[in-house]
Amino acid sequence: MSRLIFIPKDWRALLLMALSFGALPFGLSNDYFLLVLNVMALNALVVLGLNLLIGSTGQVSLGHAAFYGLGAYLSAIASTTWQWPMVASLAFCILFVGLTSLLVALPTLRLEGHYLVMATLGFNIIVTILCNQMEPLTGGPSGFPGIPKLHLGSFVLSTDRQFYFFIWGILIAALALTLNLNDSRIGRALKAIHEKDLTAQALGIPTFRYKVVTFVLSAVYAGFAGFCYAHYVTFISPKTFDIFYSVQLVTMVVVGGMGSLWGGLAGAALLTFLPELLRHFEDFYILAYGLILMGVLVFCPQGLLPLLISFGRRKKREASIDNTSKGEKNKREVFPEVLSDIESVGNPSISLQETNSTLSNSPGRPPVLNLRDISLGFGGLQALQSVGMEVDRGEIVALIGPNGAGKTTLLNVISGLLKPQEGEILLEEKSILGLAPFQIAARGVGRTFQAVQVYHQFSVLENMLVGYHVQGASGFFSTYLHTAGERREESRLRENALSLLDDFRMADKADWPVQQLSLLEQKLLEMARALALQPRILLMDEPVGGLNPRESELLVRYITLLRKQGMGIILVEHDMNVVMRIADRVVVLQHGCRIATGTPREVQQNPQVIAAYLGVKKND
Ligand SMILES: Nc1ncnc2c1ncn2[C@@H]1O[C@H](COP(=O)(O)OP(=O)(O)OP(=O)(O)O)[C@@H](O)[C@H]1O
Repeated sequence: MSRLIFIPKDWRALLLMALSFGALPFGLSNDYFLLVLNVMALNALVVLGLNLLIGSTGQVSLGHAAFYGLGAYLSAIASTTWQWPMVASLAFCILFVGLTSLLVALPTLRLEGHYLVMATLGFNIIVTILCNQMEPLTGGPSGFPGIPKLHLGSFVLSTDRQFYFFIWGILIAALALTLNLNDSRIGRALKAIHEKDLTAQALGIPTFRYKVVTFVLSAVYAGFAGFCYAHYVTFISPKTFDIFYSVQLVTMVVVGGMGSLWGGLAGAALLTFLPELLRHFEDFYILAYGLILMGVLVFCPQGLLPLLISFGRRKKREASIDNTSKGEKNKREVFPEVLSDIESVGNPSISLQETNSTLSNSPGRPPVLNLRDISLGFGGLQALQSVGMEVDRGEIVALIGPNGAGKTTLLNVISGLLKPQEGEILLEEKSILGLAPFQIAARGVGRTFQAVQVYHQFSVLENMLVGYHVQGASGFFSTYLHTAGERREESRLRENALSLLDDFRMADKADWPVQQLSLLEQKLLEMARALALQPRILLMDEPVGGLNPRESELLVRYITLLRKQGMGIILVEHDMNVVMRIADRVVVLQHGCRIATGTPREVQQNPQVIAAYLGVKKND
């Protein structure tokens, strides 16, 4: 079923939901419950979009009530005052809400921290004030009455029951689309941005663009829900769309479970029904409501549904561990052949999924990377001063120097995470200076980090697939629809990722949570993930740090193998044995200046280096 266009992987749960909610009205004697269920579906629609924003990209908005209100007021004005047809009113409010959210997102999402929260909070207040003040247009505090019921031609959704089937149908369709998005290359990228924004950028993901699009999409969900609300209740007032509703929406996401679309729906259901259930507490209702919310937030901050799911999974895991014989306990030893006998690893092979000609180093070819006079200061501290270096194809250039010499800063400059004040960076003779990190990564600069940057929310394979993001082309629209092209692309990326994992002898661990990997395996995974970008050059920041000699021997084998295949590598490393053994050239930095360059032997004998860094007497 999930192979069909539009049908998500969770289609069984969706079908169950459709059948249950389809049958529900037939068992209800009281139309009041239908009203509550309709409000619940409207809330759930807004929460679905908001969860995409908060749960996936980690951006919190306290302005979604304003988008809901905008949708309601714009359609009310267009269809009542201006007498526009229903479809034109809908198109108008979607366009207006989309553009307004873009104007809110563009300046604020560039800033780090809580600017989006502040900006959306301010936006919500402005919209509420405007709705109150623009009385001739909005009806002011007394509200806007006489909005027509939803209709298409002569068919009018006049009863609660009719609206119920309409809104729940819309909600289930929206859920299917959003599940498709969530379970795709784009969905993975959004979650990757949330967990580690800079790593996502270094893996070629256009984080800013994705955050903006997600914000606009989530605002459109709210605007559409507002449109439906206005034509359902036929009377709206500014009170409904004030800041408290925004807070309530965020609470629904948090209580249900950030990032879990099903959890968000559960949160919307709970917080819509809770006030109804607590009504007989009368004056103590708010107190009981607050206590329940606080309890959920304190005792299960990950949200109710994820808590239940992880509880279920833990029980399942415990059962399967019990079933596993004790003799097999140590079966998941890391690279057992490495730990028992490094020689038995043999010669690992990596298929770079790239033609040899692009990486081969024919004589006379320009260096793959050329840094010229790079200077960068942090306030009063000059971290890099006129540093220049070149890296050829099939060459390992080690970048060494004492702590604080500027090595990581230089890698950050190359990958675009820091902008130098002076200098030029050429990748295969083309300047990459000033490009965003994701553009530099997509042009072929791979990167591993000093502290391993794997995604803890993802499995091993999913981590690889984040690396393969740049190899895909499907956008928001095709992933929403789960088109045939998108499915083909996803299975191609999966195949490639598995094959690369196999080169690193981790294909059998593809489904493992990444936390279960050893440090060596995590480092290999990070390296494999960087190779998924099909890089021209690989920047490695202290790859063997924290590994024991046998583990670092294996990692070194992979590094030298990449050199053999023609890749240029910059290796920042404190382990001098590794540097002296595998580097073709060494560049030495001290206080941000290049103090020496040459072969390992030359550098070892350089008195300036000995004095500045190695601290040992010249002995050969
Ligand atoms: N974002 C930053 N803001 C201010 N100062 C910084 C920043 N990043 C690095 N520095 C400073 O720049 C200098 C170079 O730091 P860098 O991390 O590049 O050194 P390194 O050679 O990689 O050191 P190590 O071997 O310890 O990792 C240090 O003095 C560091 O404190």
